[in-house]
Amino acid sequence: MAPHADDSRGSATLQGDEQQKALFTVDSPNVTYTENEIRSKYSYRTTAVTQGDDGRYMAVPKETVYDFKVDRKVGKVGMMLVGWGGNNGTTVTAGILANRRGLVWDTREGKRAANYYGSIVMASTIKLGTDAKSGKEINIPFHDLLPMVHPNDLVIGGWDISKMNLADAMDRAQVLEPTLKSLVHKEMAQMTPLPSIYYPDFIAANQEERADNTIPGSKASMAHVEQIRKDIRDFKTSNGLDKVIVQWTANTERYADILTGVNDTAENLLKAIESGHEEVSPSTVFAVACILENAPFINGSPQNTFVPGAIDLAEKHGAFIGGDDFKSGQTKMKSALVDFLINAGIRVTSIASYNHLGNNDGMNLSSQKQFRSKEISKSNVVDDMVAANTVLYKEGEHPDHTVVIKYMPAVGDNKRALDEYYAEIFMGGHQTISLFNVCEDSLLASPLIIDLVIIAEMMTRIQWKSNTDGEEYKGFHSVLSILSYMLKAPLTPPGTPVVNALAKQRSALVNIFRACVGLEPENDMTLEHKLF
Ligand SMILES: NC(=O)c1ccc[n+]([C@@H]2O[C@H](COP(=O)([O-])OP(=O)(O)OC[C@H]3O[C@@H](n4cnc5c(N)ncnc54)[C@H](O)[C@@H]3O)[C@@H](O)[C@H]2O)c1
Ligand SMILES: O=P([O-])([O-])O[C@@H]1[C@@H](O)[C@H](O)[C@@H](O)[C@H](O)[C@@H]1O
Repeated sequence: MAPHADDSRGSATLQGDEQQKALFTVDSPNVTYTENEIRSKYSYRTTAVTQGDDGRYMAVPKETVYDFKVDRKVGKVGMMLVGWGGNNGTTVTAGILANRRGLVWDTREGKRAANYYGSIVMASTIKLGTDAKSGKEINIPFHDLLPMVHPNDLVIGGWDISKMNLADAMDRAQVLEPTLKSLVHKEMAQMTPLPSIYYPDFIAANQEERADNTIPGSKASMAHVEQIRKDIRDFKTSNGLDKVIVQWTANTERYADILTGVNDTAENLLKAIESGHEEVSPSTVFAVACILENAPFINGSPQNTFVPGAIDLAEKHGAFIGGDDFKSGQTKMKSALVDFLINAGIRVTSIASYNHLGNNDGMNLSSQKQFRSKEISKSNVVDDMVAANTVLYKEGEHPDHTVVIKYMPAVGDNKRALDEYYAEIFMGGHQTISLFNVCEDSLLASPLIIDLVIIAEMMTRIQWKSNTDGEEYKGFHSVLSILSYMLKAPLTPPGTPVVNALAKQRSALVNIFRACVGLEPENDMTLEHKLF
């Protein structure tokens, strides 16, 4: 068996081209099913608004008809992680192995069984509709909305600058219970990360002692790009995969300077890699390699991996990219709470976000340049909610917002997040909300890694055309903003708005998938219970 991959897959779920029996069928003249495809005709209804000289608005309902086509054949899917030997990489790998085998293990609180809690795809439901007779809500697992890959079937591999095998790396991570670790130890000991690209200047100097598994050779060539491309091809071939999804869950890098003539266009970026320019980061090299190999690449860290030249290259190749920075705990709470407060007409005036953690991520972030990348992604998460409420905030006004992260080894992966939200309420009053949120960081991030792989893979099997856009089916835009629910700093197609509000992000994801089977967006109006 390939030393760096796990290629045992669950027997519990269907494989490859076998048609999974769908939980539901849509009976509509706008939806047709064949053995290989679902085709739907969808009327996308929006409101076009214009503003007159008198400042008043004119709202005009608008309709665009889209044709969606979904490939029902899931195929055999690989997940390759950059930073596979880290806390997240080892935890998500152990979690999938445990679920695949249906493991149960002892803990101080009694027996625990493998689950996918924290995964929106595997552990949340969506409203399909209401029972035709009783009117009762019918909710189904999100995973059953479209033919998606099951995480139990993912073939896992990846790279790390540390050569430690996954079992020893899992011990190093200190995330999982010893009883669980003992049940997956043998399998994980067979998994060894591929050597990776290491440019010391991009991560904290305190990471140097881990770097004993690096690709040799000069930065000044395409050799590193070609090595990663070869790694992806070899992984695909040796495991008989139909496609590979790659995710960056390696350390947070410093930001790269955006330089005209260096990383502003695809052509210049490729030249900059060829010349070994100092502002080209390992994560951008991985992104370029994945784009050229047509393997979707997702950045789970906050650095600006996707410099303009990388986005340009992805668009030119029709390759999928997504990012940035898993939204796992403190920020996820913030993007829900601030959305609620502002939409309740409560004027948030300050947000103080402090946390300390003691894992290797925290150690890397103890270096100012790497912290700055994280500070940026954690600070911009309320911008859209504030800008949308001109009653509470004048143009350019926003709450004070501070982000503090401290490295405290003693708490390990169990990050302590302390937040204070201060707001103005009715008639000069104030509301102070203080939160203490212990986030077991890798156990919160691992389900997001799974969701990002499943949804990115699903997007490779969805095509669209519109009645105004010509007759050829094509894929979604290269920048997968549909992934934003799992990410702190959502990457969007150039010039399009960033949505951070958690409820809006989930609604967009669910309703786009509903449209692919010809279902209207879920709007919670329940008129059937109000108009009778
Ligand atoms: N809740 C969370 O855990 C969470 C949330 C949001 C973002 N993140 C981000 O996810 C990333 C991983 O988090 P973690 O807790 O697993 O960190 P970690 O330090 O435990 O793991 C990172 C791994 O990346 C490896 N690495 C570093 N540079 C590499 C390179 N160039 N190529 C390949 N491997 C490389 C390291 O050796 C290490 O094993 C971090 O950037 C973190 O900021 C984590
Ligand atoms: O997702 P979230 O909990 O807001 O953010 C987390 C930070 O609070 C933590 O300090 C950092 O180490 C993690 O990588 C993650 O980014």
